[in-house]
Amino acid sequence: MLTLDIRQQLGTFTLNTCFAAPAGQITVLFGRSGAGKTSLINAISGLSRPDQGHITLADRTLFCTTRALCLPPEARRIGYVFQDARLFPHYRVAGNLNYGRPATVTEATFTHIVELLDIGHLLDRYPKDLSGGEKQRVAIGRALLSAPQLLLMDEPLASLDLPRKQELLPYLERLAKETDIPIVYVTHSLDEVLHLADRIVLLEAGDVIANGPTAEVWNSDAMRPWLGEQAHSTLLDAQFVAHHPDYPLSKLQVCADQFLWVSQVAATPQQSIRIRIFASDISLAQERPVKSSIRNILPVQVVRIARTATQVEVLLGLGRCQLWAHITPWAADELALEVGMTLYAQLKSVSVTQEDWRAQPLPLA
Ligand SMILES: Nc1ncnc2c1ncn2[C@@H]1O[C@H](COP(=O)(O)OP(=O)(O)OP(=O)(O)O)[C@@H](O)[C@H]1O
Repeated sequence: MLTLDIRQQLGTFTLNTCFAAPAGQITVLFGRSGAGKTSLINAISGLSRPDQGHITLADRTLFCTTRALCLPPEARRIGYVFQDARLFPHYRVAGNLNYGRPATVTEATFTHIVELLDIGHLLDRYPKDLSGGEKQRVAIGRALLSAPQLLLMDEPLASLDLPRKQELLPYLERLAKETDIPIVYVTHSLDEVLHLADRIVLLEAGDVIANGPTAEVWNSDAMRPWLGEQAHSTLLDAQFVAHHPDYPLSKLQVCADQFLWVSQVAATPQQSIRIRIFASDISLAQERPVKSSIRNILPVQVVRIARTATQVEVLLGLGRCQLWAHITPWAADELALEVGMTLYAQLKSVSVTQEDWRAQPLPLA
């Protein structure tokens, strides 16, 4: 676990952040340009020194003003992956991977990491003969083989084109499932947040304005400016229940006691799955529709109503969860929409964004 509570003045900018990043999870630092993400990474890594506070990693204090303690970067046991892979051009891939690898990292761990990142066939090549995505996989391998207690990833996909990004995402997903150290990941991409984040720390002008499990932060008002009208959606954590015996559909349990049918997913019973429901994919009815083509019809309560120039945004209570729906002002008037009323929500489609299960942690030393 990484825990920090720091304050740092940088010119007129004040960084004032407090959060924890648990082991075995990806904590995404998200925020506009200038929100303080790089300043925060610099403070964690020891490249800059906060004015006040503490930073603790596992059972080690990295920084503490009351104890006048500030470990230098090289003593912090942090692995880094940056936008550009920063490989040593004169070393082959194997040489790059072994650079900074302590003697405690066994051959079995080396082989495991090489397999995890699928770079075994690249070991004899020089960096100039690798694609952008391959270089990043080697950079991630090198960071992991330094036996870090924390992995800091600063926009690791930002310099790649879309196909290379898509190529690398599954490796990062696998990495998150198989390591047992905290991963702090800086990105501007909502897509990366959806696929990779276990937790989001949302920064604005140096302050943490939201911090928690991905679905909780994603569904909060603080995230709303990033989603706009098109991407406005609700994330729900669901459990796989069963496949339909006759049709290619899977049944998921959400919000404690509700069930949803989605296109068939590869999952095992009780496996956790993150699903995304777009606000524009929900329609509302006063009575339970009969003989509808739509498979998911759920009883909901109206919690909040917000009218914009073009649509009505309705926050719905569903068991222990909440869902956003967008309908037209005309439909809202016809339904005589009021807070507290019970309606039926029809979900036209549900997308699965992340299989959130965890395999055995990867031994790092
Ligand atoms: N040493 C410094 N002196 C003065 N101001 C600084 C210093 N370092 C950072 N800042 C300011 O702090 C603010 C936060 O910068 P930072 O680079 O941390 O933001 P960011 O969220 O990483 O942005 P981006 O997404 O564009 O990389 C900016 O306004 C920047 O100009």
